[in-house]
Amino acid sequence: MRFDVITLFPEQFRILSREGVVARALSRGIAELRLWNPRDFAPGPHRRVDDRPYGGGPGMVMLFEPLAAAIAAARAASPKSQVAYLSPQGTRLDQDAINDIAAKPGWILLAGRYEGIDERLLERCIDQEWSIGDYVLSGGELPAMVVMDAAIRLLPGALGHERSAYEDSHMSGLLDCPHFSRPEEIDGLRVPKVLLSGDHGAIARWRRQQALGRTWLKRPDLLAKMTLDQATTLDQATTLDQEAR
Ligand SMILES: Nc1nonc1C(=O)N[C@@H]1CC[C@H](O)C1
Repeated sequence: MRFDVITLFPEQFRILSREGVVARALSRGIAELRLWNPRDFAPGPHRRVDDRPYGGGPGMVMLFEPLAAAIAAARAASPKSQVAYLSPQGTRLDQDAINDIAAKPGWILLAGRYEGIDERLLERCIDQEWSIGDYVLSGGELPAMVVMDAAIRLLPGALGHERSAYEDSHMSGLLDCPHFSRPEEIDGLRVPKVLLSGDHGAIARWRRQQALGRTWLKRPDLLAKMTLDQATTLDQATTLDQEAR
């Protein structure tokens, strides 16, 4: 899977190639990342990438021409990729959206800065607009990294244990079950006995019950979204999981 990111601050993306799941996926060729700086496509000696907004008002707007040229160059390099702009006005991303994103061959991500981009880019150059949440950040770079992290970890071979991604919160439509590790007791708090029993069927049932219970308590809206057949699929997955162990 390939990501082309258009950003005025390519250095920020170094963090992705340093450590962790994404860095490992990039080093193994499971994912690719190429950065495009609009300043390299800005004309004239000053290579302007922003200017004051027509109609007045605070802040600056990213100019059409350098961004359109950078997008065209990225499209030429990644013809199978669509262009997505990260913005608070975009479609709120959830796990279902990330699953769909991860299923595509690649994406060209446009990271905005300042007050945003010239609106005509949305009409002429951008295919999708995504938001990571209803709050305003100083740039689209962190949202782009959030999308890359959430998508790349789903790619085959990216995580150590293939099923880890499946069992994460939201993957099954539910929040994740609680997790415990050594020691068995901390300050009087003991690990639930079922997890020490070695009975994989009982453990799988306990984990499903815990996931359902904490989803009910913390995010009942997710249960409302869940259809009966999804619940059945979850049940089947747990049974398969139980048989496989
Ligand atoms: N929330 C978000 N989800 O995606 N992107 C954002 C976001 O706040 N973007 C900033 C707004 C102005 C600046 O240009 C970049």
